[in-house]
Amino acid sequence: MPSRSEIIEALRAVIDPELRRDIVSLGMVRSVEIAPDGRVSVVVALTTPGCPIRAQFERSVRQVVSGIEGVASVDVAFDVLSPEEKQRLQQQLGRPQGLPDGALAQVANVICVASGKGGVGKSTLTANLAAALFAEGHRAAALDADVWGYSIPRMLGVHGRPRVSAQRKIVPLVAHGGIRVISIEFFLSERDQAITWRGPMLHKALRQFLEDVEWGELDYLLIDLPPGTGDVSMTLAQLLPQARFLIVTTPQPAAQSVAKRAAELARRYGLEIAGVVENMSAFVAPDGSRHAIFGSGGGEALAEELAAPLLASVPLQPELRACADQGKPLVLVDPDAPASQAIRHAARGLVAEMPPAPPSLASPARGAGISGTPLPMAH
Ligand SMILES: Nc1ncnc2c1ncn2[C@@H]1O[C@H](COP(=O)(O)OP(=O)(O)OP(=O)(O)O)[C@@H](O)[C@H]1O
Repeated sequence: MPSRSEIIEALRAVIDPELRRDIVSLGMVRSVEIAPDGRVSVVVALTTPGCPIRAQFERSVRQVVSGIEGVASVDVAFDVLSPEEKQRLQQQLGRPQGLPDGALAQVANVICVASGKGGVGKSTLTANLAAALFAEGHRAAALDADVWGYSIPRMLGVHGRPRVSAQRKIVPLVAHGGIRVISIEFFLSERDQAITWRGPMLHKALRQFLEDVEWGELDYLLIDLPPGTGDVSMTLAQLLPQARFLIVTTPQPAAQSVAKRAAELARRYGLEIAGVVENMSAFVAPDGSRHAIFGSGGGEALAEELAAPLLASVPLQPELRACADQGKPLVLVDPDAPASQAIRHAARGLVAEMPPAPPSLASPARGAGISGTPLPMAH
């Protein structure tokens, strides 16, 4: 007959994908019972009753326990952590001020787009990636958290003031037929009013963007972080234990150490790096000649150092800027342009790594499919 300690030891291999720790050290194993004939029953306590990753837990528990000698069968049941247990868990994880349960329950994937310094094209990529994901049929949204340099509304061509729903939630504005957008710009009294928010006020605004916005069902929520590793990025990394970071860098090898800081911030909060995108790679002139204006190799070197995939190298292309200035992402205007192809490739890499919500959550607000040449799936 297997022993209880053997089973507990095996359960340490079951990792909560959101909290990124094993269920034993998280205190989520509520009980283990072993019958004389080798039948084992395990009860796992989850953070929320409707935990979308329940099936994954069940599979993993079954798998690790059934591998123990003497186990005849495995029963897995679920319970929910009590408010006190949850509070203890949040303290243990150093996240005393997390979002309330279910704040982003209908958002399958959160991607924070980060860079070590400004001007590397982080906002351009956020806007175009959201558009590429939407055009590929996914429900995508962009949250502009670059509070001092907000540019997502301009790049997606959407301005105005969001309305408040009957449930007293802020309704995102919609760009290009379905990309949901929230930006600090929508809440300012004048378009170019300088933002002087700091500390607690900023923290409150960011919480509100996540908690009080009716994001609805989403496959991808892309968050444009401010450059660097300041207050906003830290607050969001703390509030979003499920988020992954996408690091944007330029090709010059010297940019690598700066870009790495954004990755270090993610890792400090236990968040995974979804990948690296190199932007402003070699410009290809109309005569076909390549001009590596910002050098080359930086993206690859950073990806290697972070052990994360290089999702794309996006070339310098004047049309990418021109379209962004007109509020029309290049990926929608000209999906076959070299920069569009690279961004679409990055989008597909993200989809391969972070699948959209299962079709049972499907709603009509999906993109209609991109009309450009199909791209091969990223690895
Ligand atoms: N691959 C590219 N080719 C041509 N222009 C680009 C490319 N990527 C970005 N740009 C342009 O470079 C400028 C800076 O880009 P963007 O505003 O996206 O950078 P950022 O990293 O978000 O900057 P910050 O966060 O400091 O505001 C913009 O005018 C943008 O249109």
